[in-house]
Amino acid sequence: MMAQYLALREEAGDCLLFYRMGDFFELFFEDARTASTILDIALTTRGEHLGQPIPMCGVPVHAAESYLARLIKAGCRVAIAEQVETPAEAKKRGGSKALVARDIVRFVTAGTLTEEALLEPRRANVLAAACELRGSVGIAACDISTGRMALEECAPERLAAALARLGASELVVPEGWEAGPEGAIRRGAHEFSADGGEARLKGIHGVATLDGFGAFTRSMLAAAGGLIAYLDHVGRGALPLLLPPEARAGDAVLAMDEATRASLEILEAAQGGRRGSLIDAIDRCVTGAGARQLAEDLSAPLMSRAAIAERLELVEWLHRHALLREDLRAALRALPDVGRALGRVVAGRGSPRDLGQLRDGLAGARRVGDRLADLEGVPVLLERLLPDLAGHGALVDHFERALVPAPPTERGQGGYIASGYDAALDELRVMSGNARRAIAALEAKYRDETGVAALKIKHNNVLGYFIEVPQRHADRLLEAESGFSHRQTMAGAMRFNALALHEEAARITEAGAHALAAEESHFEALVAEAVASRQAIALTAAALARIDVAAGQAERAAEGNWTRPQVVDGLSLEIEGGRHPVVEAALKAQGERFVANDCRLASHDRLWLIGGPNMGGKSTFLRQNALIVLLAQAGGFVPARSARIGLVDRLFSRVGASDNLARGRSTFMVEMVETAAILAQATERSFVILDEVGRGTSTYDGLALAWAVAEAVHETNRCRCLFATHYHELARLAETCEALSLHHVRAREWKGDLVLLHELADGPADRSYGLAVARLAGVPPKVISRAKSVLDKLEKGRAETGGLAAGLGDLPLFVAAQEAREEACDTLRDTLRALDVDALSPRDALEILYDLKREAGA
Ligand SMILES: Nc1ncnc2c1ncn2[C@@H]1O[C@H](COP(=O)(O)OP(=O)(O)OP(=O)(O)O)[C@@H](O)[C@H]1O
Repeated sequence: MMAQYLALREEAGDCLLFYRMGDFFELFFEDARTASTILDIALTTRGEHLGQPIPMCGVPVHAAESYLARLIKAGCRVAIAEQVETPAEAKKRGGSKALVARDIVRFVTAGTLTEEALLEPRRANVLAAACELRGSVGIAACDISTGRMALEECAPERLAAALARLGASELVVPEGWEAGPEGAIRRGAHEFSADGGEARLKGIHGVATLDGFGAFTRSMLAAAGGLIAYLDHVGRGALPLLLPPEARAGDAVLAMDEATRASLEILEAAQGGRRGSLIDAIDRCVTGAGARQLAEDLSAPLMSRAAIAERLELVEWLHRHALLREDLRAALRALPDVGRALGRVVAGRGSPRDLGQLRDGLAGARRVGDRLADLEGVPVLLERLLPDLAGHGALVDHFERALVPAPPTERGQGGYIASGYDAALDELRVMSGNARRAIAALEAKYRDETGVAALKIKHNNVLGYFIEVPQRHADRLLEAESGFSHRQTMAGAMRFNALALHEEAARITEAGAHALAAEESHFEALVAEAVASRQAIALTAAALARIDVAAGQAERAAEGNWTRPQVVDGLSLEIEGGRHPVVEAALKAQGERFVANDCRLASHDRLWLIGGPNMGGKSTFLRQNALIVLLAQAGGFVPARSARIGLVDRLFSRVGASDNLARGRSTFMVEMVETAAILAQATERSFVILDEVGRGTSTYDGLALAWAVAEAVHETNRCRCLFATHYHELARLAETCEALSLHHVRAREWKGDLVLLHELADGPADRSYGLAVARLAGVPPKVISRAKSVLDKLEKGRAETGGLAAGLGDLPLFVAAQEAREEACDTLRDTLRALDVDALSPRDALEILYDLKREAGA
């Protein structure tokens, strides 16, 4: 056994090996140590290897899924080694001592799950592969629980942002690719071949060319090759559901890097988990598939005004028709997760219940479609989705006839094929039913014959059917001519067999085995039928999800009095009465009111410098505007009185100083890395929010950096930007930067207490309220009064010297300064170029030298 185990262990590579022994999966050696710690189960030993006891732990097969879920969550991958023959087959093959053959039947990894118990219903599970080919990176991503697959290409420096958008739970890259992200799974580079990828995709979808699906580049196809090879490996050759790939253009979506996503808390809050995130505040989907689609929409807001308008039109229509929306949501809520059931069925891990879910889901989709089809003025997007909801009539009818209303998850016991579907199966069931009744009759007969009223006929898996009597009555059955034969003695009871019972039991077993085989073959036929329609079923699932998202968005909008945004060309951003959906919900829960604020950015006023006290609402204001842009371009309503948004190509957020100690960078370093990314990438069409840049270092350094960054954003990037700062000195930028304006969040001191109004007003902040905020926070009065005297001294010093920013007024704008220098260089160059040195007398030459020196101001 050790030899077999070690061979499989070798094959499992860096996965934990689940080694099937009877009713348990056992783990040995290091695997056992790792698993027992993660799962908190007992570590024992079994036998010896090289003179040492072998550490072992095990999990029961029937409960393996929950243990697997915990291991996967902890970042492990697991290889499942099953017995691939029965003990009887092993005996026949190699004699009584032969070991049952085992093989790894699949690998369970975070990105390749299909089991309902292991997946989160409201979250997609993405597996991605990436590789670089002649300077461009191809990315293939799929969710095998629903079969969706997309291919895209990007420049190497945009890989991190693309991966952040995809949020893959597993990433596969070629060995030896240095730019490949840390933590990715490395596979042989030969698997990432464009020709190989193309051939596999053609083979899977049975087409001679991929043109019908979209235009794919060589790097996209290479990544697809790597992805499919990995799926082959983990499924041991059995490929999961893969739908035709979509080609995704890199610039089709609003770009956001990882830091921006994290700071806007789109799908996950800063402290981890969904609670407190944007999606948590807006998700009103009634199906898991809808919630997954919404997450995808929010991760990849659109760049096409037409596509955004289509989504918005549908949301508005459902917003307007409240009763219809209610109806629709009630119908959708009752539907099973068709996409995921299909994923399991195609992966060969489907159960009768999954087939039942397909039947119910598709029938429900048809009803939803029928309900919508008769309506007038249906939005274009919905009109396009309607055909996808219908069209499964034959399959639904067939499944309705074939399956019982609520089929079980296990098929080992049968009982899922409906009666009336197969006459032969019905007959087998009648036979076994008759035999069961005959056994019940036998019990009464035996009681009569023996006079033992406590006699019972029972059944267990070891003995099958048997007769049981209490010990004290056993004598009668033990008599030589009684017709009963003894089988087992228990404490207080004895068990017997009898010929008639044996015959009836055999009839049940035989009929049962035939019935099971018949059900099994029907099951396979039904699976094949579903697999053959997989693309159409997946389209139906996607259509239901899209309708659920729109209805959910409409519901949220109605709940919160949200408005339809206008997404336009141009570089303005006009939001009236904007609110932050998460902060507003949190305040509402405490019975407090959120103060709505306006934001009006335009080409001539594109950088707002926002000051005001701590806790005054600056960060909230910055984020709410970024979120409104994101929601609008994702095709949803926004929390504002009105919103007119010039399409944004990239969104950047640098909010708060979030430590990233895990990556070994200090807060300030993180801040600067992210700021550098913004300065390098923001375009005129981008929207940037910067919160207290420079806060993480000394006052002088911080102010200097904040100053220079604001100038660069204004002069070079020329993007729309909200810039929150504590440095009053920055207000002087308004003198030199014509498209920069000053704003502040209002506060008032009343009877010595600070009142934060959370209201945005024009003009610079009049003063800081640091001490008042500190008092509000409960800093002891003694410390506050000491701080006050220090402050008085500092302010006196400032009045005398002109303060921190004294002299900055004379500082030319950095771009202007550079241009001036370049201009001077040019005159110098021109003069020199015009000189005919050979024709100059020494005296002229000297004169010219004097002139040049004078011009250079030296
Ligand atoms: N518009 C608003 N209406 C009502 N309450 C608000 C509003 N904006 C912010 N708040 C409340 O004020 C708190 C602080 O807001 P925020 O963090 O945005 O302030 P800040 O000015 O950025 O503070 P700091 O400078 O300390 O980072 C929020 O948690 C929220 O409870």
